[in-house]
Amino acid sequence: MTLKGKSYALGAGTIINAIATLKGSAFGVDLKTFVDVELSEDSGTIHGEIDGNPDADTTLIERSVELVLKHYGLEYSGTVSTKSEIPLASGLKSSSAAANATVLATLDAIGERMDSLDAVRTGVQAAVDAGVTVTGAFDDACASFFGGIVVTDNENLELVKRTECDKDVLIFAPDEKGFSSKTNISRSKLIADWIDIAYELALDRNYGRAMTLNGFLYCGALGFDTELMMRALEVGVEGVSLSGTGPAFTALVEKGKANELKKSWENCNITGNVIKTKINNSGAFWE
Ligand SMILES: Nc1ncnc2c1ncn2[C@@H]1O[C@H](COP(=O)(O)OP(=O)(O)OP(=O)(O)O)[C@@H](O)[C@H]1O
Ligand SMILES: O=C(O)C1=C[C@@H](O)[C@@H](O)[C@H](O)C1
Repeated sequence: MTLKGKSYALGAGTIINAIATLKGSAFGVDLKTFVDVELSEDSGTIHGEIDGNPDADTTLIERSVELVLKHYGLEYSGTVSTKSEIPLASGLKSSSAAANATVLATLDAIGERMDSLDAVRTGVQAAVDAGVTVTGAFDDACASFFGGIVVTDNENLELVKRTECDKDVLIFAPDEKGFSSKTNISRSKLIADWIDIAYELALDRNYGRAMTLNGFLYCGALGFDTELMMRALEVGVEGVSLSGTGPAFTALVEKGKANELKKSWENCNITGNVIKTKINNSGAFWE
């Protein structure tokens, strides 16, 4: 008999990148990764496929299925396939969305339900095992799973705060990729004292100011141009940042006010796509 399960989880944007201090903050966006899992009740391997990306590494999604099966003492073979609206390896948490949705689709296939935070932690463990993360990216994983804005302690895998927020989100996704596992960790740690200030702002719900401070600091540490951030400030946006380890940038914009920034970003001479979306406060899908 074939067991089938499906799910989706969200992409996300950064308020605080946790690599400097192991404390982070992120928001879920309305871009999704959809996952289908098919399992046979015989021991064997799990084979992953990424739609439109035949050369991408499937270790993360295969490991996510394996960890869920291991938790329930099951030894099945099968396939896991993903289809995504989130640009891969851009800083928009494609890995967190793939891991979360795979954990949930596997639970759906085997007819089990796990505590939400345990499901998130399983995806984080899969990301650590697959070598796609520096801190485990629990902040990104919570934003991708629960939606809204989250503040987290990545070291202790604790969700410190979650807030719902009705804002539009503008994304600038350059054509090139930037894998988190290849980021400059020692440079990121040099800005820790100032990232602590941004984290305090996020704890006080000053998300826009926290995000912009994070953006200037990480652009400095990792050598990214701040032109896209300055263009956002020029049109009155409060919250704009390099997302994760880049190269994408995201801006939090008041509802209906995204067009001015969209025009400005489209007219700058950096090649990439401008995507208009919004904060998703509903989170991942599971039945
Ligand atoms: N749709 C997907 N299906 C399966 N695996 C994926 C998918 N998207 C990303 N991954 C896995 O995640 C890896 C990219 O992880 P990485 O953390 O570098 O990107 P990101 O999550 O988009 O960036 P960031 O953590 O800075 O937001 C890919 O190499 C692949 O292994
Ligand atoms: O790999 C990691 O641990 C991280 C990567 C980026 O997305 C960061 O934004 C996140 O806070 C931590």
